[in-house]
Amino acid sequence: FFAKPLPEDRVGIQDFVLLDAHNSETAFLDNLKKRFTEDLIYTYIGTLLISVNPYKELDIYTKKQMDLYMGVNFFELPPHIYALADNVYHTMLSETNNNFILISGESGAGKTEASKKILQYYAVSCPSSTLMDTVRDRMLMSNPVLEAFGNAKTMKNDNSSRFGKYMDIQFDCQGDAVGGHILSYLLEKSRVVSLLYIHTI
Ligand SMILES: Nc1ncnc2c1ncn2[C@@H]1O[C@H](COP(=O)(O)OP(=O)(O)OP(=O)(O)O)[C@@H](O)[C@H]1O
Repeated sequence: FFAKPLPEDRVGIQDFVLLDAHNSETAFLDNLKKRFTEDLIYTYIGTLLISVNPYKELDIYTKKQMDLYMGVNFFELPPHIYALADNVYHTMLSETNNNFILISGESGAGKTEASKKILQYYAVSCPSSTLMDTVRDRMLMSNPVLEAFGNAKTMKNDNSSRFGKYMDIQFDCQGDAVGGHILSYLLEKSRVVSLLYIHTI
Protein backbone atom coordinates (compact mmCIF):
# COMPACT_ATOMS: atom_id res chain seq x y z
CA PHE A 1 0.00 0.00 0.00
CA PHE A 2 1.43 3.34 -1.09
CA ALA A 3 -0.12 6.51 0.18
CA LYS A 4 -0.71 9.12 -2.50
CA PRO A 5 1.99 11.75 -1.91
CA LEU A 6 0.70 15.06 -0.66
CA PRO A 7 1.47 17.98 -2.96
CA GLU A 8 3.60 19.37 -0.12
CA ASP A 9 5.93 16.39 -0.50
CA ARG A 10 6.69 17.57 -3.98
CA VAL A 11 6.52 21.34 -3.79
CA GLY A 12 7.55 21.86 -0.18
CA ILE A 13 5.99 24.22 2.31
CA GLN A 14 5.38 27.78 1.18
CA ASP A 15 5.93 29.34 4.61
CA PHE A 16 8.89 28.23 6.73
CA VAL A 17 6.91 29.10 9.83
CA LEU A 18 4.90 25.94 9.13
CA LEU A 19 7.95 23.70 8.76
CA ASP A 20 7.91 21.00 11.47
CA ALA A 21 11.70 20.90 11.84
CA HIS A 22 11.86 24.69 12.06
CA ASN A 23 15.33 24.74 13.60
CA SER A 24 16.93 22.29 11.17
CA GLU A 25 19.13 23.85 8.49
CA THR A 26 18.92 20.64 6.43
CA ALA A 27 15.13 20.71 6.46
CA PHE A 28 15.20 24.40 5.53
CA LEU A 29 17.49 23.83 2.55
CA ASP A 30 15.61 20.71 1.53
CA ASN A 31 12.37 22.69 1.42
CA LEU A 32 13.98 25.45 -0.66
CA LYS A 33 15.41 22.86 -3.04
CA LYS A 34 12.07 21.08 -3.49
CA ARG A 35 10.39 24.34 -4.35
CA PHE A 36 13.19 25.50 -6.62
CA THR A 37 12.98 22.23 -8.59
CA GLU A 38 9.32 23.07 -9.27
CA ASP A 39 10.26 26.63 -10.34
CA LEU A 40 8.78 27.97 -7.10
CA ILE A 41 11.45 30.52 -6.33
CA TYR A 42 9.61 32.37 -3.57
CA THR A 43 9.02 31.14 0.00
CA TYR A 44 7.85 33.06 3.04
CA ILE A 45 9.16 33.13 6.57
CA GLY A 46 6.13 34.90 7.97
CA THR A 47 6.15 38.29 6.28
CA LEU A 48 9.73 37.88 5.05
CA LEU A 49 10.19 36.72 1.46
CA ILE A 50 13.02 34.44 0.39
CA SER A 51 13.85 34.37 -3.31
CA VAL A 52 16.18 31.98 -5.13
CA ASN A 53 17.58 33.24 -8.44
CA PRO A 54 16.15 31.00 -11.22
CA TYR A 55 18.62 32.27 -13.84
CA LYS A 56 15.90 31.77 -16.45
CA GLU A 57 12.76 33.59 -17.50
CA LEU A 58 9.73 32.39 -15.55
CA ASP A 59 6.16 33.08 -16.56
CA ILE A 60 5.34 34.69 -13.22
CA TYR A 61 5.78 38.39 -13.96
CA THR A 62 2.90 38.91 -16.39
CA LYS A 63 0.18 41.56 -16.16
CA LYS A 64 -2.21 38.72 -15.31
CA GLN A 65 -0.08 37.81 -12.28
CA MET A 66 0.04 41.45 -11.21
CA ASP A 67 -3.76 41.72 -11.42
CA LEU A 68 -4.06 38.55 -9.38
CA TYR A 69 -2.05 39.94 -6.47
CA MET A 70 -3.61 43.43 -6.38
CA GLY A 71 -5.32 44.10 -3.07
CA VAL A 72 -5.29 40.44 -2.05
CA ASN A 73 -4.46 39.41 1.52
CA PHE A 74 -0.74 38.62 1.87
CA PHE A 75 -1.11 34.92 2.69
CA GLU A 76 -4.06 34.19 0.37
CA LEU A 77 -1.94 33.42 -2.69
CA PRO A 78 1.40 31.63 -3.18
CA PRO A 79 4.47 33.66 -2.13
CA HIS A 80 5.43 36.30 -4.67
CA ILE A 81 7.36 39.56 -4.81
CA TYR A 82 4.09 41.18 -5.99
CA ALA A 83 2.36 40.09 -2.78
CA LEU A 84 5.10 41.78 -0.79
CA ALA A 85 4.99 44.97 -2.87
CA ASP A 86 1.20 45.10 -2.64
CA ASN A 87 1.19 44.51 1.10
CA VAL A 88 3.71 47.28 1.75
CA TYR A 89 1.72 49.71 -0.40
CA HIS A 90 -1.56 49.01 1.40
CA THR A 91 0.08 49.08 4.84
CA MET A 92 1.54 52.49 3.98
CA LEU A 93 -1.90 53.79 2.99
CA SER A 94 -3.76 52.35 5.97
CA GLU A 95 -1.15 53.36 8.56
CA THR A 96 -0.30 56.63 6.75
CA ASN A 97 3.30 55.89 7.56
CA ASN A 98 6.55 55.42 5.66
CA ASN A 99 7.27 51.83 4.74
CA PHE A 100 10.34 50.26 3.25
CA ILE A 101 11.44 47.08 1.53
CA LEU A 102 14.95 45.92 2.33
CA ILE A 103 16.48 43.62 -0.28
CA SER A 104 19.59 41.79 0.77
CA GLY A 105 21.69 38.92 -0.57
CA GLU A 106 25.04 38.01 -2.01
CA SER A 107 26.23 39.19 -5.42
CA GLY A 108 24.11 37.67 -8.19
CA ALA A 109 21.29 36.75 -5.81
CA GLY A 110 18.80 38.83 -7.81
CA LYS A 111 18.45 42.02 -5.71
CA THR A 112 18.47 44.44 -8.64
CA GLU A 113 16.00 42.32 -10.60
CA ALA A 114 13.74 42.15 -7.53
CA SER A 115 13.79 45.94 -7.18
CA LYS A 116 12.82 46.27 -10.84
CA LYS A 117 9.94 43.82 -10.41
CA ILE A 118 8.67 45.93 -7.50
CA LEU A 119 8.87 49.15 -9.53
CA GLN A 120 7.12 47.47 -12.45
CA TYR A 121 4.39 46.27 -10.12
CA TYR A 122 3.80 49.76 -8.73
CA ALA A 123 3.85 51.19 -12.25
CA VAL A 124 0.93 48.93 -13.16
CA SER A 125 -0.99 48.72 -9.88
CA CYS A 126 -0.89 52.28 -8.50
CA PRO A 127 -3.54 54.80 -9.56
CA SER A 128 -2.48 56.44 -12.76
CA SER A 129 -2.18 60.13 -13.56
CA THR A 130 0.02 62.10 -15.95
CA LEU A 131 2.35 62.90 -13.06
CA MET A 132 2.42 59.25 -12.01
CA ASP A 133 3.26 58.26 -15.55
CA THR A 134 6.19 60.68 -15.54
CA VAL A 135 7.46 59.40 -12.17
CA ARG A 136 7.05 55.80 -13.31
CA ASP A 137 8.84 56.38 -16.60
CA ARG A 138 11.72 58.20 -14.94
CA MET A 139 12.19 55.53 -12.25
CA LEU A 140 12.02 52.67 -14.73
CA MET A 141 13.83 54.21 -17.65
CA SER A 142 16.74 55.63 -15.65
CA ASN A 143 17.73 52.07 -14.74
CA PRO A 144 19.50 51.19 -18.01
CA VAL A 145 21.47 54.45 -17.82
CA LEU A 146 22.49 53.87 -14.20
CA GLU A 147 23.41 50.29 -15.01
CA ALA A 148 25.44 51.37 -18.05
CA PHE A 149 27.62 53.58 -15.83
CA GLY A 150 27.40 51.74 -12.53
CA ASN A 151 27.46 48.03 -13.40
CA ALA A 152 30.26 45.72 -14.42
CA LYS A 153 30.81 42.09 -15.26
CA THR A 154 32.28 40.14 -12.38
CA MET A 155 32.97 36.47 -11.66
CA LYS A 156 29.62 36.18 -9.89
CA ASN A 157 27.35 38.33 -12.02
CA ASP A 158 27.49 39.52 -15.63
CA ASN A 159 25.57 42.64 -14.67
CA SER A 160 26.79 43.37 -11.17
CA SER A 161 25.87 46.69 -9.53
CA ARG A 162 29.02 48.34 -8.26
CA PHE A 163 27.07 50.57 -5.91
CA GLY A 164 23.97 50.20 -3.74
CA LYS A 165 20.79 52.01 -4.69
CA TYR A 166 18.40 53.68 -2.30
CA MET A 167 15.12 54.26 -4.11
CA ASP A 168 12.16 56.05 -2.69
CA ILE A 169 8.78 56.64 -4.19
CA GLN A 170 6.61 59.34 -2.65
CA PHE A 171 2.86 58.85 -2.65
CA ASP A 172 0.09 61.29 -1.77
CA CYS A 173 -2.71 60.28 0.59
CA GLN A 174 -4.76 58.91 -2.32
CA GLY A 175 -1.93 56.51 -3.12
CA ASP A 176 -0.84 58.29 -6.31
CA ALA A 177 2.91 58.42 -6.84
CA VAL A 178 3.98 62.06 -6.87
CA GLY A 179 7.76 61.80 -6.91
CA GLY A 180 10.77 59.65 -6.32
CA HIS A 181 14.51 59.56 -5.70
CA ILE A 182 17.27 57.17 -6.57
CA LEU A 183 20.36 57.75 -4.45
CA SER A 184 23.60 55.86 -4.77
CA TYR A 185 25.26 54.65 -1.61
CA LEU A 186 27.52 51.84 -0.43
CA LEU A 187 30.21 52.63 -2.96
CA GLU A 188 32.57 50.38 -1.10
CA LYS A 189 36.04 49.60 -2.41
CA SER A 190 35.16 45.91 -2.67
CA ARG A 191 32.47 46.83 -5.19
CA VAL A 192 34.75 48.88 -7.45
CA VAL A 193 36.44 47.02 -10.27
CA SER A 194 39.43 48.14 -12.26
CA LEU A 195 41.79 46.55 -14.72
CA LEU A 196 44.83 45.02 -13.10
CA TYR A 197 47.82 47.31 -13.55
CA ILE A 198 50.76 45.20 -14.63
CA HIS A 199 54.17 46.69 -13.95
CA THR A 200 56.56 46.42 -16.85
CA ILE A 201 60.24 47.17 -16.53
N1 LIG B 1 13.66 36.76 -10.84
C1 LIG B 1 14.55 36.49 -11.80
N2 LIG B 1 14.17 35.84 -12.92
C2 LIG B 1 15.06 35.54 -13.90
N3 LIG B 1 16.37 35.86 -13.85
C3 LIG B 1 16.82 36.53 -12.76
C4 LIG B 1 15.94 36.88 -11.67
N4 LIG B 1 16.66 37.51 -10.73
C5 LIG B 1 17.91 37.56 -11.20
N5 LIG B 1 18.02 36.98 -12.42
C6 LIG B 1 19.23 36.83 -13.25
O1 LIG B 1 20.37 36.91 -12.41
C7 LIG B 1 21.22 37.99 -12.80
C8 LIG B 1 21.81 38.65 -11.55
O2 LIG B 1 20.77 39.29 -10.83
P1 LIG B 1 20.97 40.74 -10.16
O3 LIG B 1 21.82 41.60 -11.03
O4 LIG B 1 19.62 41.23 -9.79
O5 LIG B 1 21.79 40.34 -8.87
P2 LIG B 1 22.24 41.29 -7.66
O6 LIG B 1 21.85 40.58 -6.40
O7 LIG B 1 21.71 42.67 -7.86
O8 LIG B 1 23.82 41.24 -7.82
P3 LIG B 1 24.96 42.35 -7.46
O9 LIG B 1 25.00 42.48 -5.97
O10 LIG B 1 26.21 41.72 -8.02
O11 LIG B 1 24.57 43.61 -8.18
C9 LIG B 1 20.33 38.92 -13.64
O12 LIG B 1 21.09 39.65 -14.59
C10 LIG B 1 19.37 37.95 -14.29
O13 LIG B 1 19.97 37.37 -15.45
